[in-house]
Amino acid sequence: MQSVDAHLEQCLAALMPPAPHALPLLEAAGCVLAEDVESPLDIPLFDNSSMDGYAVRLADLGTLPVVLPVDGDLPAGASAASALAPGTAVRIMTGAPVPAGAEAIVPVEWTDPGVDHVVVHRAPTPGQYVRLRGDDVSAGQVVLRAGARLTSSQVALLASVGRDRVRVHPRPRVVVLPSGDELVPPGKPLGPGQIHDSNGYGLVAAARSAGAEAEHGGIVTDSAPAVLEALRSAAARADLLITSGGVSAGAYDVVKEVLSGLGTVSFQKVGMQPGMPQGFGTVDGTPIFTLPGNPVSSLVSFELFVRPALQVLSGGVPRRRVVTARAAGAWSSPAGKRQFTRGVLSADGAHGYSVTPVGGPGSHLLASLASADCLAVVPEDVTSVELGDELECYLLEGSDV
Ligand SMILES: Nc1nc2c(c(=O)[nH]1)N[C@H]1C(S)=C(S)[C@@H](COP(=O)(O)OP(=O)(O)OC[C@H]3O[C@@H](n4cnc5c(N)ncnc54)[C@H](O)[C@@H]3O)O[C@H]1N2
Ligand code: MOO
Repeated sequence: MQSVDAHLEQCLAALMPPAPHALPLLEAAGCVLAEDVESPLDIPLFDNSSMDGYAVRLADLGTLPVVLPVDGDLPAGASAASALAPGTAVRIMTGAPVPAGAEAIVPVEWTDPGVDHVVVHRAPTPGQYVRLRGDDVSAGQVVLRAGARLTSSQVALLASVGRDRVRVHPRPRVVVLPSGDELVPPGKPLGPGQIHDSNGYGLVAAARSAGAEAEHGGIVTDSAPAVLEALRSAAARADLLITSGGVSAGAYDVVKEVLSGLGTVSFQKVGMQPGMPQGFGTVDGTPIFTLPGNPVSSLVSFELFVRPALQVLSGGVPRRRVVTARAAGAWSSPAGKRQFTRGVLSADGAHGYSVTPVGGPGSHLLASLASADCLAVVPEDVTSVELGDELECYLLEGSDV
C-alpha cells in the first residue's frame, strides 16, 4: 500500500503547467502571474488632496480666524495649471491636483465654507491632507512578482499602473468523466437500481472552485470501447482528466481495465480512508486522475490530490489551508491508514478550535460531507482519537475559519 504523501508527490512531479499567455486584466483575476510587473508611473502621479477643502499657503493663516478670497475651484480630474497666488485659497476636492505653492489643505469642516471668500478657523500643519506623488508606488518599481495568484486588490493595483493585459498561466482545462451504467443525470427519472450522478457534478464544481475551466464530459457507460473513446476525445481538449468509479476490484471496473491496457496509468491502493483505490497517469499525454466512485471518496480524493495538482497546473505551488483543532468527540480509525474525518470546526476560546466529527466513516454518506467544513487528519499510527486530542484539519471550500 502506498502512503498518501508518496502518491501526492508522484502525481505532482509528473505535472507541467501549460505555457503562459497574455490575458485581459479581468480574465486574469485568480490566475498566477507569469511576469514581474513594473509600474511605469508614480502612484499617486501628482500631489493631490486627501480632503474636500481649501488649498492654502501657511503664511496666509496668521491669526485665526482668517478670511481669504477663493480663487476658483479644483475638482478631481482638473489640472492645476496655475500656482496658488499668495493671500488666496483655492477650493479643492479630494483627489484633485494640489496647485504649486499650496502647502496644505484646510478641510471644509474647519471653514465657514465660503465660495467667494472663505473663513478659516483652524490651520493645518505643513503638508497636511496632501498625498504626495509616488507615496504608494515609484515609477520603475516592481509592484507584483511572477508567481502571485492575482487577488482582487492585485488586479486593482495592475489597473492603477495602467496594465490592461498581463501574462499569466492559463486556467487548466479539466474534463470530468463519471463512469457507471447505474448513473443518470440529475433531472432525469431513475429506473430500478439507478442513482443520480453526483460525482460528476461535485467534481466539476470542485475543479471550478480551484480555478480550473471545468466541464462535465458526460456519463461514460461500462463498456470498454465507450470508455476509451470518451477518454481519448476528452484528452484532446483538456489539460487534466478526472474520472470517477470503475477502479476497484469489481467485474465491471472498466476504467481500470481500459487504462491498464494503455499502460500509461498506474493503479494502487493508497493508505487512506476514504479513497483507497487511486490511479494516476496519462492518456495521449494528458494527465489523468482516476478517482474512486464512492461519493465521499471521490471528493476527498479531489481535495487531497487533484486540488494540489490544479494549483501546480495553474502555475502555482500546492498550498493547503490548515488549522489545528481539539477533538470534540472520540472515534476510531483504521490501523495503517490516514483517516480523513469529516468535521465541523468551532471556535474554542481557550484552545483555538475544536472539531466535531459528522456522519461516521461510510464513503456513501455525502450529506455529512456536505455539512462538514474540514477534514480532520488522523495519522496512520492512531487507531483511536480521544476527546481533546489535537488534530490537523484541512479546511474545505466554503469554510469560514
Ligand atoms: N472487493 C472489493 N470491493 C471494493 C473495494 C475493494 O478493495 N475490494 N474497495 C472499496 C472502496 S474502498 C471503494 S472507494 C470503492 C471504489 O469503487 P470504484 O471506484 O470501482 O467505484 P464503483 O464501483 O464504480 O462505485 C462505487 C460506488 O459509488 C457509486 N458511484 C459511482 N459513481 C458515482 C457517481 N458518479 N455519482 C454517485 N455515485 C457514484 C456507485 O454506484 C457505487 O455505489 O470500491 C469498494 N469496493
Ligand atoms: O476507500 Mo473507499 O474510498 O473507503 O470507500
